[in-house]
Amino acid sequence: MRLIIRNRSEEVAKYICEYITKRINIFAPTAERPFVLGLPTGSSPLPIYHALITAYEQGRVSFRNVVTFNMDEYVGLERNHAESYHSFMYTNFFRHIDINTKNINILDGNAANLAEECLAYEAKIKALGGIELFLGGVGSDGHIAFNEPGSSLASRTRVKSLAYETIVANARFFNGDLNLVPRMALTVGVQTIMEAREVIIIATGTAKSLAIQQAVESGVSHMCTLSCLQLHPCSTLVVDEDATLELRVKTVKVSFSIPKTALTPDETPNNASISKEFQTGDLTPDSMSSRIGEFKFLAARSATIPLALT
Ligand SMILES: N[C@@H]1[C@@H](O)[C@H](O)[C@@H](COP(=O)(O)O)O[C@@H]1O
Repeated sequence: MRLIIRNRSEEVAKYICEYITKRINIFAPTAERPFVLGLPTGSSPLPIYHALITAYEQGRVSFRNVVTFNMDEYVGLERNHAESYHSFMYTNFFRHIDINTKNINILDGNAANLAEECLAYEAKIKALGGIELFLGGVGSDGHIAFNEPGSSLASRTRVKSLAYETIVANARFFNGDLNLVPRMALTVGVQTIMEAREVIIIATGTAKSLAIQQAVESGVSHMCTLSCLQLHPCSTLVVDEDATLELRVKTVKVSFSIPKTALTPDETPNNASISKEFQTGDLTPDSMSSRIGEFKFLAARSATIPLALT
């Protein structure tokens, strides 16, 4: 699990936006070979969506051949309700980009048969060859998607009762009225996320700091489902300084030390592809030195992820 720390939440969003943009462009998706992207809702990813919309408007990325799968949706909330995750995604992202609506997948929390809906979602992900990159957020109790504390680490898309802490946290979207927050949701499972070829998590603000501490410094536990990513071969947490509040100094230092100790692109065995990215990227000397370590790290992680991405 890679931990990337940026000073401010805006920088976190920019970092992730640039990463996703490069990742899609390097993948060069076509209609026959689309880029399959997993997406979250929540307030933390909002600045990422804004930045991706800007990148699209600037012609730096297209979503024409991107297929999306959202992480979760409330059960029983009308699709057109302002707080449904359908509404959230169209209002904050899909309506502003060139994605083909038939490539958008969001669980239907009003399906006649919820269990079948979940099975069909898993089957569709599989039929498309799996998720290339799953972007996610995290709840203050460490939940990923709606995989609440105690969720099976082998879980797949299913109906889930929400934890009281989640209902309290999400009441802010329902005029602070706990009674208006749906009690159940459909959510991809921990295993569904683990099967994505790459997972990137955004966590900003002090409210996420305990969850980040548990996920990074404690063992893998179903009580903090984000911690499952310790077992993922290609996962990255991108956090702001506030979210590091509960981390040990050593953890933060290790995170910053990797770029400093890494080899330069010329010293790495497969420097050709890395150097090409360096020549074409808009990297400042500072960001370049911090990225060198990330290139090396990625090289060690997964052959399916292009080297020069971060
Ligand atoms: N199901 C969503 C999660 O996917 C999200 O990560 C979490 C945090 O949201 P926020 O970013 O608003 O703190 O909220 C909900 O529980």
